[in-house]
Amino acid sequence: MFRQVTEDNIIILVDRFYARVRQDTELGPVFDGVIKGNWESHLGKMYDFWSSVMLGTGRYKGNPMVKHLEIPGVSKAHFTQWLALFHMTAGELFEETIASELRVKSSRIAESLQLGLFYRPDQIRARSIIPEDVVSRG
Ligand code: HEM
Repeated sequence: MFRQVTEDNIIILVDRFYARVRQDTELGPVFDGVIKGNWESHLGKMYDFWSSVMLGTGRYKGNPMVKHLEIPGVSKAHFTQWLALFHMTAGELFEETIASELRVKSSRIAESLQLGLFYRPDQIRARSIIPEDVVSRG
């Protein structure tokens, strides 16, 4: 059980998490479809990403929103499953304070990615979450 976040521990977390993703019947094919043979390069980016998020190293340079917009067939259910596996892996490896920080941060990032990917103002109106008299239907 790790009591601190280090570059080495991030590598162990990312490796264990993506081993699960690759075996997952829903997530695996989506990732393999995009990443094909380039898992090493993907894992390298993810070490940088989590190093930036957890240690503030700023080593990750990229645009996750754009990358995820380009993934064919990615759904909300994929994000739910992604988070379940990530939270489980974080809980196995890190003491509770750090595991909880990882859960909170990954959930926030997932939320903002999903807003960018799936937010449809017309569907919200159709489901009447916003009262009719507040929104003029065009
Ligand atoms: C909180 C949830 C997630 C986080 C934090 C996350 C983070 C990232 C990051 C940082 C990258 C690297 C982007 C780059 O190349 O600069 C990436 C790539 C990728 N992610 Fe995610 N991701 C999440 C959820 C998902 C889900 C649910 C899927 C699909 C089921 C997914 C599939 C992919 C794929 C296929 C790539 C490679 C994109 C490419 O190389 O073109 N991700 N992700």
